[in-house]
Amino acid sequence: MSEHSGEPLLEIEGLEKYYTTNDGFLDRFLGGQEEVKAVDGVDLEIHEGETLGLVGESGCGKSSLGRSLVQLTEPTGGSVKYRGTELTELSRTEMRDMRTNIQYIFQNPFASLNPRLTINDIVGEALDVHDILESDDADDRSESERRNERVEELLETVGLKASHANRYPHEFSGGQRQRIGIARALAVEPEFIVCDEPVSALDVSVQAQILNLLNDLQEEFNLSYLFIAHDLSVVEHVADRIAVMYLGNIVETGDPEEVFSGDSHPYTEALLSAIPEPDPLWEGDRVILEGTVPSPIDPPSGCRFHTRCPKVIPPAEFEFDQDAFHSVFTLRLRLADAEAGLESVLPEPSEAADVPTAIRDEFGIPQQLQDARAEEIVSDTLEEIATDDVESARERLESAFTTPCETDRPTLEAGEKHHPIACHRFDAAYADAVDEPPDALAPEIDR
Ligand SMILES: Nc1ncnc2c1ncn2[C@@H]1O[C@H](COP(=O)(O)OP(=O)(O)OP(=O)(O)O)[C@@H](O)[C@H]1O
Repeated sequence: MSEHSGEPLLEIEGLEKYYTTNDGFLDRFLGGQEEVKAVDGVDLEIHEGETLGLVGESGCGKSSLGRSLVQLTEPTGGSVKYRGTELTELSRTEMRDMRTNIQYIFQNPFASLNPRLTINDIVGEALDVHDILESDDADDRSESERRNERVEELLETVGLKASHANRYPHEFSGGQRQRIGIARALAVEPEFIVCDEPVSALDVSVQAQILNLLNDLQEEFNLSYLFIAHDLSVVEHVADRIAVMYLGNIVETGDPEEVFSGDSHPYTEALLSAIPEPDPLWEGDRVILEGTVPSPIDPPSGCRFHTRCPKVIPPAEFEFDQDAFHSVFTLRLRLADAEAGLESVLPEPSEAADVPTAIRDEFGIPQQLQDARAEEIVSDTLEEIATDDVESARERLESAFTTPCETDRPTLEAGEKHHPIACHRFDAAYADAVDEPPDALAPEIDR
């Protein structure tokens, strides 16, 4: 576990990776290009000897972040400093030299090893490329002898046998192949390794062995890791600090205890809920996350999570309880989804006694809202839906119920009593609008 004093090993500021889709000539000609904002302004620090766990659902941008911070793919903006050296400004040759410090372990141990090369060639290649084997006058062995010996030593370091050097990748199991990938990364004696979902392609029984190996290697060689996973339960066992990513942004950072047992970002709570047997440390509400990550081509305004957030903040001018507002807001979003049409809000005809009642049941909107004005707007809207006037219903809900979560972008900031969380619920400016403020904002007297 690292002490966070002194300069960080890696310092990332405003990192961006935008991909351009439809790169063909015709698309450019017809203006059909679109930008995928996979990483959109990320600030992070990684300290020496530390494991930073990066989590988020598939498609949130984790690999794009990992790859662009080690320059495997060129970032489109921002800065990455490694021991003070700006990596984004290095030439190819300079970056190649830098790779003796920085390595990457890939998710898929089946695809990342060349099937035509022996293990000796695969691991030894890294030694050749970087000219790692220094000549030593006192050593009278040939270079190839020293190279073979070093490969065998590396294989033993990762729990394989020296005799495996002459075999081919297909002769190994998934776990063994990942060990080979790790040996290849270690060959250049790096200080920092991005481990990109290193165990998610492996059998559960093998996962723990690889995690233990990475842990042991970290201690032995004082390695620092960025450990990418979509599953918080994996990260929990290896990370000294956790960063949670959603749609190109980091929404929370903290040590595991803060993230698991304290107040968290609603997205983190949802990820924690998804763990089959939630951690005993975890005391949050069970949150069911609906839908999938929206497209990074046109991400939601304000807080990017607001379209799926069960704790989306009600507008200050109404007396809404949290769940009732979330239900009304979900109806609003469903209506706004032009493609979805009326079918997506109307319940099955057989169940529909009368349309407004059935829609309330379907979306969990109380039959009578607490706030009289809100109730009037919602019942008028439901009548409009019943008479097929969807456009007007859509406009009515949109103009009446706006959440600060869609208009203001939250920033990733620590408060007096909480670790960095990018959510308005942790912002004192919105404390009045939040039904049950997080502990960090609750008045002391209420405890
Ligand atoms: N080369 C590319 N060109 C265009 N879009 C891309 C490219 N690579 C990734 N993307 C898009 O960028 C977004 C982020 O992808 P990325 O692979 O970084 O996410 P991830 O969180 O690592 O997901 P996964 O765990 O599935 O790999 C996705 O919407 C993905 O479709």
